[in-house]
Amino acid sequence: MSSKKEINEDLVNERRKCNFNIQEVTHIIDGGVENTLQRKKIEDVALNGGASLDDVPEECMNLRERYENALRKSCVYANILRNELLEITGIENFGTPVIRRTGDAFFKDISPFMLHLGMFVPTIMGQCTAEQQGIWLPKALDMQIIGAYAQTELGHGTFIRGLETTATYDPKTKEFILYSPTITSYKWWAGGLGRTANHCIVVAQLYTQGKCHGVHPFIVQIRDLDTHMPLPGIKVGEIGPRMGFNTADNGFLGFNHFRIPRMNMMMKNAQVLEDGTYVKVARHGKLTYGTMVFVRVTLVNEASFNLSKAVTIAVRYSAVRRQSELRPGSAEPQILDYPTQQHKLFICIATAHAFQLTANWLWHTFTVVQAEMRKGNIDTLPELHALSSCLKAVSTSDAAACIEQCRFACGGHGYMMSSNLPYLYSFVAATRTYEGDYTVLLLQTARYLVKAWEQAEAKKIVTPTVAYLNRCFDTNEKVAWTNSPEGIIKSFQAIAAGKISLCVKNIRQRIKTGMDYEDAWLMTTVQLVSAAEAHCRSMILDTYWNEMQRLTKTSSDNVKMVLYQLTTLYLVYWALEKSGDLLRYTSITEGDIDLLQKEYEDLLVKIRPNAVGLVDAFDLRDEILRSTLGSYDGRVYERLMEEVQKNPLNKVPVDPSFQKYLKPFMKSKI
Ligand SMILES: CCCCCCCCCCCCCCCCCCCCCCCC(=O)SCCNC(=O)CCNC(=O)[C@H](O)C(C)(C)COP(=O)(O)OP(=O)(O)OC[C@H]1O[C@@H](n2cnc3c(N)ncnc32)[C@H](O)[C@@H]1OP(=O)(O)O
Ligand SMILES: Cc1cc2nc3c(=O)[nH]c(=O)nc-3n(C[C@H](O)[C@H](O)[C@H](O)COP(=O)(O)OP(=O)(O)OC[C@H]3O[C@@H](n4cnc5c(N)ncnc54)[C@H](O)[C@@H]3O)c2cc1C
Repeated sequence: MSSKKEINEDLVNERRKCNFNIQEVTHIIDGGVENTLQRKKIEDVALNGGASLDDVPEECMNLRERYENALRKSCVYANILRNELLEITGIENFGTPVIRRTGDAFFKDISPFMLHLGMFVPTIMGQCTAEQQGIWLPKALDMQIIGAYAQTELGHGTFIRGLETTATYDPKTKEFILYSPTITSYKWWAGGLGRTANHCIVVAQLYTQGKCHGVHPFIVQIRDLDTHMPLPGIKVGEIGPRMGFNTADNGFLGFNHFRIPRMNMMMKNAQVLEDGTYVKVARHGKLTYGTMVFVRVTLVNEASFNLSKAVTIAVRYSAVRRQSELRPGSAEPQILDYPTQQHKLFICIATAHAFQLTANWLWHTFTVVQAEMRKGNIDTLPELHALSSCLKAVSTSDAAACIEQCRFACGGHGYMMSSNLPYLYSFVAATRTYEGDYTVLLLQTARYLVKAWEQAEAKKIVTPTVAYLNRCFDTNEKVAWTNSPEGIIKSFQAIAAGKISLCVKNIRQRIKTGMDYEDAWLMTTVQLVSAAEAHCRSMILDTYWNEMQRLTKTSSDNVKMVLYQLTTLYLVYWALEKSGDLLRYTSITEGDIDLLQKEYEDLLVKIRPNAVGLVDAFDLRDEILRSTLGSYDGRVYERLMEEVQKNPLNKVPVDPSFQKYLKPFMKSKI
């Protein structure tokens, strides 16, 4: 066992073996040297300013203590955020992922302020007029008011048009009356709403002049700013323990004819005039869904970041952990030496890279579409919606599966809360559901793909991300298989095109048998989800490969080599995973698949010596990793033992419940 200050010997050896410049890879992941410097500066300020780590682990506290502790730390952190961090980034970049990530040094679970910063503020920015922003934005950024985003109801989350809360305009008093007509209309799930928020954005059916105009967002004060008491007409509380997010303060909310001023309707996209006249301002009916698109875009980044944490923990642990013997009497190998362990973990490193580069590309696309919309051009919005929907769905789903795999890779110790893997899993598992469930979002993308297919069929120009449909439509035969990165990408495009084509064919056939379009669509949805997933995978493969080529153009040879190996591993992994689809839509043979398998296993061997270097390159500070298994120094067993001392159950040698229950119970049988 190493002494306190030492780094575990196995990790020292691993770092010695690493043959590439780790910092160079960090710069690539961060998007350039400047970004790395900025990130480090932000981390120094955020964490040295007093990262309030807990004396007692969060998971050892009861519900109330956990909430209070989370709120205490949120206030400390928010002070650093508003007093110091925003000065570095500029207020316009308050949502930068780099800032968000420093929050993880404070919270193992979630801050009750998360939704204030992640959705309340962005909705004010995106859905309010300039005048309204002038009223609420400074207060919200300064956290003089604290908000939540209350859209989902007990009865409806996915189907926004089915929300039941009403906002009825009363021209006499120039107010909206908010009302929850049924139990199912109660707002449910909003983060920060249960105990913390004094304001929230409420999405409700707008009624004026006797007519319903569909769902619109309103800004509503729900608690007194001084006493924090719920205002008359408001029923609010916490929804109860859940799989994760236990300090996120998710709440319920009901309205009993609660009145708000007319100007509290967020009026950028639609307005109600004083006399009650409804005026549509936006040229696209779904711009009220804008905050969701923004959050879906940021969630791809979240998927990558959380996966990079999980795989850093699992790879370092696998270098330290020794188990079994390869030959009788030989020393126990590091578990990282088992190819099955490498198979579990290296794909996770590659996936984190793939999602990071895709997230950067998606963010860029988002900002371009936003700029176009500011000029009045909304033509690119449907493509952004289709893209953000499928990328959010697939990245969160894959990241959750990979994090769970990292936990499997850590055996029993991975099951400990102190490994941080259960927290990471429950956080990312939720991202698959919230902000639009996996299946539902893939079906949104499928809608777009079916239309794009019909355009390709009619020889009309299709948008760039589906341009491959034109080519595949023309060839209309199995794509010739070539085993190269470009060949694999082309084959995945052929799979996507083939699946979309089949969906269109099946919908048409079903309509011919007498079904209406809705039923034909419904009966085809299993295939439509699969087609949208295939399209998404082809895009991720394409983006990862091309972006990595571009970003490593001037890199040193060894960096180029290791990143090439990792990118190829990702492409080959997915080719093997989808070999059934390849057999169906390309000319690949069983022999080609055997060759791919061999290539995959060779890549595991090549990547093995650089594995620890690759996770070090994520450059995740121990304060942010918060794991007994994953720290930079690899003092796994010492940290597990130290954690035991913090457990309140171990504070006394005999638990008081022994006298109360166990002893009487043992004696009672005599
Ligand atoms: C102090 C400590 C803090 C520590 C951190 C500090 C850091 C500081 C910085 C923080 C910032 C960074 C934060 C990052 C992390 C963020 C975490 C946030 C946590 C979030 C928690 C969860 C929140 C929620 O879940 S909110 C609720 C979300 N709800 C949903 O997503 C519902 C899903 N449903 C839908 O979106 C719709 O109902 C839908 C799309 C399924 C169907 O809609 P609808 O029925 O109206 O349409 P359709 O009839 O199906 O289609 C018609 C038509 O419209 C098109 N369309 C649909 N949606 C959109 C859209 N959004 N945009 C554009 N177009 C759209 C659709 O394609 C159709 O088009 P056609 O042409 O007709 O085919
Ligand atoms: C941790 C967490 C935090 C959250 N925070 C917030 C918040 O701050 N604010 C807020 O407003 N909401 C929040 N939510 C709610 C979240 O947005 C919804 O749970 C989510 O949108 C899914 O909706 P639902 O729960 O109604 O699921 P449902 O729609 O009931 O889905 C159940 C199942 O039915 C399937 N299904 C539903 N509709 C269709 C369809 N049309 N076609 C095929 N299958 C379908 C889904 O795929 C799913 O498998 C949060 C949720 C969680 C878990």
